[in-house]
Amino acid sequence: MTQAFDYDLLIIGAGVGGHGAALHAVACGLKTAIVEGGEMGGTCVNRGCIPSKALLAASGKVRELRDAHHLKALGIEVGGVGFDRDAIAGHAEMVVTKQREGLIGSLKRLGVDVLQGWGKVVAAQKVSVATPDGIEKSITAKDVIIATGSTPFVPPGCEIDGTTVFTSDHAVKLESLPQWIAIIGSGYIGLEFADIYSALGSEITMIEGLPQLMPTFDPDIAKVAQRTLISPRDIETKTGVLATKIIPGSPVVIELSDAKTKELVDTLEVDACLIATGRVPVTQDLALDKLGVELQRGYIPVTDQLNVVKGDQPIEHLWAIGDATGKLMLAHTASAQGVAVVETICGRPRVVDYNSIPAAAFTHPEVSFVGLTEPQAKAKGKAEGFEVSAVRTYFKANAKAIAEGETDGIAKVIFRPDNGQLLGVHIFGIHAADLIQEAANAMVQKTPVQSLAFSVHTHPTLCEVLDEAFKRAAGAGAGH
Ligand SMILES: Cc1cc2nc3c(=O)[nH]c(=O)nc-3n(C[C@H](O)[C@H](O)[C@H](O)COP(=O)(O)OP(=O)(O)OC[C@H]3O[C@@H](n4cnc5c(N)ncnc54)[C@H](O)[C@@H]3O)c2cc1C
Ligand SMILES: NC(=O)c1ccc[n+]([C@@H]2O[C@H](COP(=O)([O-])OP(=O)(O)OC[C@H]3O[C@@H](n4cnc5c(N)ncnc54)[C@H](O)[C@@H]3O)[C@@H](O)[C@H]2O)c1
Repeated sequence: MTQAFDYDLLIIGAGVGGHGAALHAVACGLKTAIVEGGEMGGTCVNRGCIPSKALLAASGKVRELRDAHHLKALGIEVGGVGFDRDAIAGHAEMVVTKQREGLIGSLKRLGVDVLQGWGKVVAAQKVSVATPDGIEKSITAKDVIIATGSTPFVPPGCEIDGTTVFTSDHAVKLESLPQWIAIIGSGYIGLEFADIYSALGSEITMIEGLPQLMPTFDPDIAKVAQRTLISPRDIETKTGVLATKIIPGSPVVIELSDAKTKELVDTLEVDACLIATGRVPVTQDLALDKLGVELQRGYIPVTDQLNVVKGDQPIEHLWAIGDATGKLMLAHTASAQGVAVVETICGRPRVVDYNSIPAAAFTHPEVSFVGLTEPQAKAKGKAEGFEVSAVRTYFKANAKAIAEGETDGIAKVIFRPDNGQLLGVHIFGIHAADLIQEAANAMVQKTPVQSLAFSVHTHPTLCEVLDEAFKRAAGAGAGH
């Protein structure tokens, strides 16, 4: 290390991105510190992935055990199934605590210095930290990574009280089970919480500003998912309308306006409202404007190698990763970016291939994908002059899915027929979040469908749904 600096690497923000970067930096021999102003572990551990997946696990079991028709088909009868809301909330809290302690322990074991306080970027290689006891410390590092994450976006006119109107920050605590809840937004959070609340007996009205639900999913997948995740459940949907005013209380009053004309079209009175309308970066208090950095809708502008950009020039030694950069706001993106930056710092330049990063909604059943949707692939094909093909295979033809009695599902593989390149893979069905990994690995390694069609899959497994799709895509004949 150059003696002039306190550290080789200083990271602002101990979320999944900052943590991933710190672990890799230590493995690469860098003297590392991490600054955290809030709770160690950030969004994912405390208010995001972890508590929401614990709630989905418990509520999913309630749904399964209450599905007498499904159980009867397997020859099983159960009596009444009860649950304790407080205990389910306690389960989520326990998982959060374990994960957070694990994260803190790993940093300690590896010798990463944890500095409590809010960081500001004074210069590319200098950060000031306001500690809880009111002291302002100045720290220097050869390289600085900003990993300050994001927070829920609340649309203008919508008011939050944390009990009747709330965001996912409160919802993950499951402090109540409203009889009728409006969920604003049908993205990841809206869908996952619709799964939780509907399993635990709440009636739901889901409001989406765009013309269709789940607007970021491949349209075929969104259609099939809606047939299972929305239509048969106690979920009413309203699309093409924006929540323009939300007043907390009993009842909660919600004004809905036409997304195009902006005219008021409906007023709802419900017991509670979850606002799940996206997230905004936490970047305002970093003093980046003093360095001449212009935030883009709050996000930190970065180069492909994740250097912070001033004007159109990268700032040497200053990097940004994770939700604060606004690129695929997922936990594994944040840590992959952290690892890439550390590699680049260590003289092995690395960029993240966003197109091969998989994503999943952990509903019952799950939705997952990697790469482009069919409309996106077709637009790319048109622009670049190549044909696009798609094949579909179904869980109802898969032996393992039939044995499980879980046959609602589809896999869709979008590819180039001229060279077999995968463009996108989309799965809806049981364990879709695990199944997508094979496709993500193939995308990153650029394995064509002709080769994938020859890779041997265990029988009988759900993986054979993709196996069959790859074989069809390669024109090698369906099935076995
Ligand atoms: C309900 C919910 C469920 C989710 N589920 C999933 C999922 O299943 N899978 C998935 O991949 N992603 C999921 N996500 C997204 C995931 O949580 C985020 O993409 C991820 O947490 C981003 O990590 P990060 O390190 O960029 O930021 P964060 O996790 O937000 O961490 C940033 C940290 O920086 C700290 N900080 C901010 N400013 C400063 C400062 N100036 N000084 C010091 N510290 C500062 C904050 O206190 C925070 O701890 C979910 C999100 C939500 C809300
Ligand atoms: N399983 C996962 O990986 C997972 C789970 C939860 C959250 N996340 C991450 O958290 C981020 C935030 O999730 P999210 O679901 O809040 O955002 P999102 O961007 O996925 O969905 C928000 C939805 O709200 C709609 N909307 C926005 N304003 C509206 C309004 N006023 N009225 C009606 N509809 C409106 C948008 O059209 C959009 O469909 C996501 O980007 C995702 O990356 C990931």
